[in-house]
Amino acid sequence: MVKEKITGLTVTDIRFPTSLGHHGSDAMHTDPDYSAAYVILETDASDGIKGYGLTFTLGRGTEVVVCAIKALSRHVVGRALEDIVNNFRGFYRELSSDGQLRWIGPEKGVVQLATAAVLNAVWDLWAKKEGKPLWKLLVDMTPEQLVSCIDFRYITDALTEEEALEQYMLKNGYPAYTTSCAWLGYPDDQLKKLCTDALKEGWTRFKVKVGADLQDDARRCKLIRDLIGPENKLMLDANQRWEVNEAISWVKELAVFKPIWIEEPTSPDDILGHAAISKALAPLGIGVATGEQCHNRVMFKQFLQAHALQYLQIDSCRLGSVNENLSVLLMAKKYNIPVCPHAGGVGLCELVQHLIIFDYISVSGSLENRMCEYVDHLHEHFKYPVAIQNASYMPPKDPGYSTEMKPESVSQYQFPDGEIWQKLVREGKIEI
Ligand SMILES: C[C@H](O)[C@@H](O)CC(=O)C(=O)O
Ligand SMILES: [Mg+2]
Repeated sequence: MVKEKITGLTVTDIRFPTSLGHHGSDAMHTDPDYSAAYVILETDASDGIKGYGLTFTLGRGTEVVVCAIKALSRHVVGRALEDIVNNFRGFYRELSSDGQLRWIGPEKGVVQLATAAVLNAVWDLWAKKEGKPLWKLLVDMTPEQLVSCIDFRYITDALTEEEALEQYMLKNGYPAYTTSCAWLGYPDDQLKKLCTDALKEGWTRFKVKVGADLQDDARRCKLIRDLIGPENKLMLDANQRWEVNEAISWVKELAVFKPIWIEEPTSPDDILGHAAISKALAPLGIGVATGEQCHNRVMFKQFLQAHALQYLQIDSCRLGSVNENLSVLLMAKKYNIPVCPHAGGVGLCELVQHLIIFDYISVSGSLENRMCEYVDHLHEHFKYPVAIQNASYMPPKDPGYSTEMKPESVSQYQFPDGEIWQKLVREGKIEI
């Protein structure tokens, strides 16, 4: 029988003007336009099923990721899906080790974001062909099949294939936390209203952006702590704003508000810095969370080995797709560190819910100290948006990786020709 081939890869630069409402703002990214480099894979199969994938960006620079995706497309177009998934480890390595492209990585930055977008589309295509949501495709795999998707290169000193095979068990469900109440650019009134509404909806875990101004942070944290009361959980996110010692002294000042973690206190590459911060804040009951800008599994390995994080934040579009995230979930399990995924961006909630539900069912088997981020933006552009009930992610039921956007959203928000961007230009609200 002739195998079905991937016959085409298209990629689109899609941007949402979120900076106009300060949505997504933090101490370092003050004007983010949540954006995606959006990949569509077509095949020669008669079923018309396509694979959709994306990676997340903040606006400018999406065009650079689009170029990198085009450069990777030669590895995908003309290949049979069956051959790819039957040797997924080999395919991952082929992409991440392209003898020329790896020079502008390797396995980091733009080229890794591009890898994530392409592989996310392959996983979506595979799950759709199997008629399953991605988390179910993963849960139904044998441990041997799962492990065969992972490239263990550079992490065997932390986790071997044999150890990975020992780590499976079965359970279900997933709690979420919200970041949507307290972006840095929101005024106090907006923050109060969003927080009050969120409490009514059943949210019990809240993240606040900090790091630009200590007095401001103290006022905002007090406001939120007063509103949510002593029992609900509070997390802080500094988005890499501080030096190591500055992070320690700043967070000590905010310790009175009883946050459970400080996220990205300093450079995301500074493993020993994170370890020093972890050590200094441990007596206050504050852990360090990081991962949304962690390049790859090798970095995560070192964070774990150095006891530099207490909450590990995988990202569905930063690492090399499901393949690389699987290796990180398994390392986190071995080091007994809870995974609390990052999802602040367009599409990130849609994708990462699959990974964390899989983690719970098949890897960690625990909800202790675990929760998945939720942000309340841009879900309406997705064909299969996340379903939150009672502050929990309800497991998606539709086949695929929930990556597919509505065609009208793709056309309206395409940058720079889409209707929305052209209108903003005409109104003089932005310059292109
Ligand atoms: C620029 C993004 O909105 C970033 O602030 C998201 C983030 O740090 C988070 O969700 O955590
Ligand atoms: Mg963050």
